Formats: sequence, C-alpha cells, structure tokens
Amino acid sequence: MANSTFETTRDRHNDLVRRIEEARAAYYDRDSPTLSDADYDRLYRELGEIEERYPQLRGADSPTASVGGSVDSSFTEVRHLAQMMSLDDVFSLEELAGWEERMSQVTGIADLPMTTEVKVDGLAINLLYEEGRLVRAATRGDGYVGEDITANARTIASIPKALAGTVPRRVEVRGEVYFPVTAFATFNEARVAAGEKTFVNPRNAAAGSLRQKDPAQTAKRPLSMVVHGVGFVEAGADFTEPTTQHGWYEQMRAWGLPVSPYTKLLAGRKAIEERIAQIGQARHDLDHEIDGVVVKIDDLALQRSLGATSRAPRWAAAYKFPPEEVHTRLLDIRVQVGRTGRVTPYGVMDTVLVSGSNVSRATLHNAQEVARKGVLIGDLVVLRKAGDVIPEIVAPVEDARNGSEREFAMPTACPSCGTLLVEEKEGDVDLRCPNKAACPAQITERIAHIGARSALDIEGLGDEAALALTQPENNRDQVAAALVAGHAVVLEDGTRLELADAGDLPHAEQLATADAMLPEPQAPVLTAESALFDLRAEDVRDVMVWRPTTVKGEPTGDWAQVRYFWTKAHKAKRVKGAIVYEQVSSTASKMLTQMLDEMERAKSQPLARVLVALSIRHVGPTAARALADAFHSMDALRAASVEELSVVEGVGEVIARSLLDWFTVDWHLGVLEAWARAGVRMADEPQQAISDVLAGLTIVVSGAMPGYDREGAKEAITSRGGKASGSVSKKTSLVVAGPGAGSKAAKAESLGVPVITEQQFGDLLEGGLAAVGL
Ligand SMILES: NC(=O)c1ccc[n+]([C@@H]2O[C@H](COP(=O)([O-])OP(=O)(O)OC[C@H]3O[C@@H](n4cnc5c(N)ncnc54)[C@H](O)[C@@H]3O)[C@@H](O)[C@H]2O)c1
Ligand SMILES: [Zn+2]
Repeated sequence: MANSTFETTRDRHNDLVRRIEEARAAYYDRDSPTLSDADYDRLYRELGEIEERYPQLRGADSPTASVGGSVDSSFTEVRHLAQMMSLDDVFSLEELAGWEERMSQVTGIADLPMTTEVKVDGLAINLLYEEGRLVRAATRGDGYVGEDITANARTIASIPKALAGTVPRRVEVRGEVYFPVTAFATFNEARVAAGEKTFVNPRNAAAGSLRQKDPAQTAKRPLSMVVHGVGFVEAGADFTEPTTQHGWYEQMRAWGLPVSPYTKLLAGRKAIEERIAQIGQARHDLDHEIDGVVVKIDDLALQRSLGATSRAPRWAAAYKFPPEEVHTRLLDIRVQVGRTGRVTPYGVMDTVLVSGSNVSRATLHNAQEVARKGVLIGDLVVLRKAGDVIPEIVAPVEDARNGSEREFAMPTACPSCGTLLVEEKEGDVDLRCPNKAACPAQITERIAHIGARSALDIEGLGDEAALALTQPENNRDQVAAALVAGHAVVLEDGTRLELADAGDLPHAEQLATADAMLPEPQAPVLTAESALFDLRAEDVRDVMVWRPTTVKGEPTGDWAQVRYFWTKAHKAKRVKGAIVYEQVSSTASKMLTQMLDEMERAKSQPLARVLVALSIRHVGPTAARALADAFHSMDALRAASVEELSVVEGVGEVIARSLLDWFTVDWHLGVLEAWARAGVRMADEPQQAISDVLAGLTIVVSGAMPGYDREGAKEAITSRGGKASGSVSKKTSLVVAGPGAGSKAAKAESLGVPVITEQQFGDLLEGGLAAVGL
C-alpha cells in the first residue's frame, strides 16, 4: 500500500519534472511561455512539496535544484564570474513572516534591517565593468553560463557604457531589462499588423528583444534596465566596497547606473508589510511590470554568513503578488447588442480566477479589436485583470495552437432581431442594429437604463428586472446554460434540479435536456418602453425572475456568466459557494412590486432626468440639465431650433441636432405621449419661481449626487442664489453628503453643521431648507 502510494507519487514527480522542463524551455529559451506564471508556480510548488516528503526523488538536476534557462547555440557562451541566482518565492505574508522569523533566529537579531525592492518582471542581465568600462553583457542562462548579448545591451540607453567616479578593477552588476508597459500594447498591435507573432506579455517582449541575433533589431525596441545587485567584485587599489545592500545601491547610483526609486530600507514585520501593501497599490502606476516585492537582509556580512542553496540566496525572499494574468481557453466569441444598438463582440472563456475574482467573459469591443489582438476561437489566451479593472484578453498563446482554432466572423445581422447591421465609423468601424424601435435587446437595455441612477433612479429596475419583463426566455436560457455548466437550480417550491452525467452528450442536447427540466417559458409583459409606466401590480405578479444565489460550503460558482441579468450580485463579488439559480415568482419577489412603487415616485423627477431616461444619443446628465434649465419643458425643447439649442452653455451643435432628430421619429413621440399620459413629468416649474430658494446659504456638496457631476451640482446651487463651497467651516449652512463623502460629513457634524443625504439634494434644490426639514 505504502509502496503504491510512493509509486503514484514518483509518477507524479516525473510528470511534474517533464512539464516544468517543457515550460522552462518555452519561457527561457523561446521567450514564448505556454503556461501562465501562476500555473508554473503551482507545478513548481507541488514538485517542491513532493521532494520535501520524499527527498530520494530530488536529483541534482531537479528543477528545484537549478536555475531555469540555458544557452542558445546561436549566442556565444559566457561564464559568469559569480553564479547568478534565482530567488525563493513566498506567496503570502504569513510565509514571509516565517522566513523573517527564521532569519532572526539564525542571526540572533530581531527586526533585521532589510531592503524592500520591487521585483521587476523582466529578464536578468549581468554587466561586467572593467576599470569602469562595460566590457560584456550576458543573460542568466543556467546561472553559471549565459549568452553573450553585449552588442544588444549596448543599444539600451539606460545601460551606461562607462561608470563615473571611483570604480573597482572589475565588477559584475546585476539588473533586470524590461519592456515599458506603456509601449507594449502598440508594439504588439504593430506585430499583428505585420503578420508577426505577438508577445504574451512585456517580460517576454523584453526577453525576445534582448535576445535578437541582430543588435539593430534590439536597438528599435524601447528597452530599459534597473539594477538590483552585484556579483563578482575585484576592488583594486582605490575602491572600497560598501558593506550593505543599500550602500551598493547608493554607489551604483553615483556611478550613473539606474537604481530603482522604489527601494526602501526598513526594519520590522509591520513596516515591511505596509511597504508591500503600498507597492501593491501603486503596482500599475509603474513603467515596468512587477510580480512582487523582494526583501533582502541589508548587512553584507550577514548575507555572506547565511549563504545560498544551489539556486537561491538564503538572505532574500521574493513575495509574489496574486496573479493578474492567467491562461484560459477562449471557447467562443459572441456578440451583444447595447442600448444604442451597438453590437460588440465578447469572449466566452473557461472560468478562471484572476486577481481575486472569477472571470469567464471579456469584451472585445469590435471586430478590429479582435483582429488587432489576433485571437482565434479555441485559442489558449492570456487573460488579464489588473487590480479592479475590467478583464481583458491580452493575446493568444500562438505556440499552443493545434490547427482546430477558427477565426471569428462578425455577424452581418443583429443577433437579437435579425435586422441587417449598419456600419458607423468613429475611429474603428462600429456596427449597429438600426431597428431601434423593435429590437428586443435594445429595448431591454433602454428599459434598464431608465432605472439607472443618472436617469429616473428607480430602485428595482435594473438589468435583471428589465430582462425578466422584456425577454423572460432569455433569462431562462441563461439558467438552462447554468444547469449544463453544473450549477443547481432551485424552484419556488424548493425542488432542486441538477443535470447529472450529461457530460458526454453534445452541448446542444444537454441544453435541450436542461430546457425541458425548467418551467414553461413566459411571454414578456413589456415589449416597449412606452408601456413601462402603465404596468400594474397584476401585470408583474406572475413574472418569473431567476436569480443566482450563493450557497456556503459549495464550490465557487461562475458570476461572470450571469452578469447579463444580475449586475448587482456580480458587482458585489460574492464568489463564495456555488450558484444556485432560484426561481422567484413575483409574489415572492418584492423586487418588482418595489419597482412599481419607485416608478410612481419617479414620475415626478425633474425634466432633466426624464431627458436622460429617453436614451437620446449624446444627451447625458450634464447636457440634459442645461437643456432643462434653459427650456423648462419638453414642448419648448421640441419647438426650438438648432441655433437656439446650441447656444445653451454645455450644449453644442452635435447635441442640438441629435435632440431635434430624436423628436422627428414617430415612435419616440409615442413614448413621450404614453409617458405624459401616465403622469411622467414633461415640464419643470419656470426658473424664476425657484431662482432664489437657496439665497444666503453656503452649501458644501461632497460625494456622489445622483444625476449631477461636481460642476452640475455647484451650478444647481448657484443658479438658485446659493453659494457653493468646497470646504466645511462654521460658516457652512449645510452639507449634502453622498456616497464617498468621507471626512467632510464628519467635520460638519463636529462643527454642528447640518448634513443631509444625496437623496434630499433634489428636494433642497426645489424647496430650500424647508423642503429638507431644516
Ligand atoms: N510561464 C512559464 O511557463 C514559466 C516558466 C519558467 C519560469 N516562469 C516564471 O519565472 C519564475 C521563476 O523564474 P526565476 O528563477 O527567474 O525566479 P524569479 O523570477 O521568481 O526570481 C529571480 C529573479 O528575479 C529578478 N529580479 C527582479 N527584481 C529583482 C530584485 N529587486 N532583486 C533581485 N532580483 C530581482 C532577478 O532577475 C532574479 O534572477 C516563476 O516563478 C515564474 O513566474 C514561468
Ligand atoms: Zn436588433
């Protein structure tokens, strides 16, 4: 038994060694990795753990005992004077603390001074300076022997050919060559355009550029370098060696070498952890990619006494950030139709965890963007989600292709209504569905927009409700797809549905099976926004809403997949537990009844918000407010000329024309009529009546105000006779605090200045202090 466990482990060990060696060859020798760093690190870790348990498996040539990389035969071999090492990685602050703890124990010194440095994600370089002159540059290779890239290195501006000041006889300077992130995207685009292979990330672009056969090619690339250590040193007569790591950096800076401005000398766990957090925050503001923070014991005498393993020094640790870049399979490229009819392709991928959230969809913007990136359906792709930003498909892993990949073709007809798409050129060519009146996808999007904060701000009318009201079958299709993907579905009566063992059936058949398990599809209760305000409780009572819920203790589900109709949950990033799709009929769903109540209130929102809610092209909150302030009513706007409209501050000819064009379309007028009949406000009180309601008041607005940007909110105050101020003092009459207001509300409270919420802002503008109970 024990033996067979050992055999299984040995097989796994062999398998890991093979895969790691393959990955290393692709990464170091061909500058074209087939695994993401995160996947590589996982395999490498597992190998280390196995060898810890079974030391007999660790041979002298195991990847855990060596520095990855080799020498390409087209370069001359260079033997380094001192070995170039790798670093031992830690993947959590606890692990880092464990390392620090051990260092304190071994040295007998608590809170050792350490340098904290950014871990530049580039290519290691060894520069040999003799009597201050650059005589040789080499790659790391296997750590002992690297490739001679002197001619290439000489083309890099930040590598000095001569050092300034007092120099040693010989010194090996170690640094990292990188490809500036700002130049990377355009560089890759140019390669696609030229029919050349793309680089999956800046590190590989740096490696590929530095290892060119022709230095003239390297010279064309915007490479740069930072130094992060020294190797062999022969001091000679005049030069005295520094005794600390940071001392070396000062020396190197004095010589004219590029030292990282982010290095700091710190002591103590807390200070180091804070620095790591800081660097993590600023990660994307740097000109080079970093994949972590390196911590090094500063004292060189201690460094020497601690020594190194066969591949890494014991006196340093590399804390690695969670991966922001992963590899995943691009299963399909589909298209979606937006509110203005714009048709955009998006990638559907195997769900992966990246930067802390699960991702399975990423927009591809338009057909040109797909071409620029050079991705094919079926490709292994590099997916990136830097910090909190939107996931992006960066590039295909071209080396992983097997010929089954196919090109994406942009549809010529609308996927929602079948109408032929029209082209529109604004930089890239955008495709739009011209069937604005009847295209279900556009209707759904427009209805969801009516409820948006900047429009009529109707709680409960979001993407999910809009879809349930207008395209219930679409909502249901998503649930069927979720069943196929292995999620559970719970019906209103508590029945739990799951699709067991359908894995072998073709996808379409699985979908059909799932479809048959679900309750009958419903007919939409709403087919146009004109009828929105006529909805009654009895209309929505039986509307079925499917919504994903997470269940504790079950494996992580796929939120991105359901984003289509459940934006809020997606934003909340509730990724623990599996998704269970709940069927919630409206009797149980407070959401839709609440929505009706909210809609009643929304009817008296000011004209500007009604204008925003109409989805008129180019008419956003700012323009809408300017228009409403100048014209006061829908009728007046409609009767105005282009000239009259475009003289309004903040409204140009483009907006004026767009608005007047909008009024010429019959069904648009139908919407206005229907809304007016239902009681939606079509005129504001004339300006004079409210012009001085805020006279004598000094008002501070802080945080977000629905429907107003910063300037708009100020203008709304001043146009009513008030004074808008940016800072809170005793003279402040009132603070309006919206989301993100921060310290101003607190300050107001401490000064006894009244604070109202952003929801009361509208009342304040309309009725002054009395309207907000002050
Ligand atoms: N994707 C793949 O298939 C694949 C394959 C092999 C390696 N890798 C990646 O490479 C890593 C292993 O490579 P490695 O052995 O070069 O180790 P490493 O990149 O984790 O760390 C060592 C290197 O960091 C560099 N470095 C950057 N900033 C530094 C600083 N301030 N101080 C000191 N050194 C600094 C040095 O060049 C040093 O050689 C893996 O963790 C993985 O991320 C990926
Ligand atoms: Zn359409």
